[in-house]
Amino acid sequence: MACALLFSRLLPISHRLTRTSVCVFSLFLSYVCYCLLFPADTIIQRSVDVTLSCQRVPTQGAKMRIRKSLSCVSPSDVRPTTGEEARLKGAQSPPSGVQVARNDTPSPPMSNLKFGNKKLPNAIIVGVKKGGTRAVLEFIRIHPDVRAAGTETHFFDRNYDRGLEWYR
Ligand SMILES: Nc1ncnc2c1ncn2[C@@H]1O[C@H](COP(=O)(O)OS(=O)(=O)O)[C@@H](OP(=O)(O)O)[C@H]1O
Repeated sequence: MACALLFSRLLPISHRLTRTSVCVFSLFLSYVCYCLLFPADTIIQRSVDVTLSCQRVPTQGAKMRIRKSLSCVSPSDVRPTTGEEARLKGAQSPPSGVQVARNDTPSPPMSNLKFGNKKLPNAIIVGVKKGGTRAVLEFIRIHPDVRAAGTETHFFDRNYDRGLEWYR
């Protein structure tokens, strides 16, 4: 900084002017390059696409809020009717910990699976109260291959005595 000040004092005014004009000119050149590389059409087109795919997500509550904030990653992600149906069925079953059921092994496409098959989960979300576990669950269940319990199952802390038959 001190060097820059000293340097600018030593330079005559004409040189300072030249330096300023070089700066302004390089800024202008950067702007022109930017305009050439990213024409306004493409930017507008991309934002319109995102908006359209977002509007096709008729989900409810937190899921809808999360989908909006994720800018609706892909249309294949949108499988509202069957997924919501399963979730509503799960909500009627006894409450329990947050669980995420996932098919890792070779499996048929999720669209061919029947809902209501009682299986133990492949993954469990463990967390303290107010630790954001609900948010984690909502983000993970956006994935089309994930089936999650409708409510927190609380198997290990409240319903362990009921056994695996209840848990399934
Ligand atoms: N990413 C992120 N950043 C900051 N805060 C967050 C985040 N995700 C969830 N939350 C807040 O966590 C609270 C809910 O946590 P849980 O889902 O674990 O609650 S619960 O115990 O299962 O009911 C809840 O706080 P309160 O609104 O004070 O209840 C959420 O707002």
